[in-house]
Amino acid sequence: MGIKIIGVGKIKEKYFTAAVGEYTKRMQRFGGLNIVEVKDEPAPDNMSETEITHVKDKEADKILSKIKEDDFVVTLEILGEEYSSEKLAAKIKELQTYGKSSIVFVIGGSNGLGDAVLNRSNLAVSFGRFTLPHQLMRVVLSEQIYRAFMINSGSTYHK
Ligand SMILES: C[S@@+](CC[C@H](N)C(=O)[O-])C[C@H]1O[C@@H](n2cnc3c(N)ncnc32)[C@H](O)[C@@H]1O
Repeated sequence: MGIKIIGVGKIKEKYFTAAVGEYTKRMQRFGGLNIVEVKDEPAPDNMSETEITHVKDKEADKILSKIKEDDFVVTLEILGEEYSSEKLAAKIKELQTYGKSSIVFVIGGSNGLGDAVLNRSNLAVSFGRFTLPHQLMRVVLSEQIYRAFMINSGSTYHK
């Protein structure tokens, strides 16, 4: 099964890049974790609501161009459904059992996800009501994906 994370913008801090790289490496034994970055739109402070919507719409177009019709799309949303590590592992197992060939996780940019992506979503997952920076979200998500595969393999990694 292919697992992909689509993120908006480049990770700037080396320590975040290193952390994502570590989990990407660990995921190789499970078929890999593909990280896809789409370019973020310039988003100066003090934008109007209309301008913010425009930025999110343009980023949404780029995100959607990386998603295939039969991908199962998991959007990361603060107000989404709260999950646990075990529940994510069970969801991935269920999707594998039903023959889904690819899961795509999508993390929004600094202003969040545009409507077109939210409408394409098959599942909205929340990591709690705290707002995490999108770069840190990528680290946390890649670890949780690795943890889910370790749970499903019966490893003692998850305690
Ligand atoms: C800085 S946040 C965007 C904040 C924006 N105001 C919003 O409501 O989406 C960037 C992205 O990180 C992800 N994110 C941040 N915190 C999250 C959380 N607690 N649960 C799920 N996703 C989160 C979401 O994909 C979000 O679009």
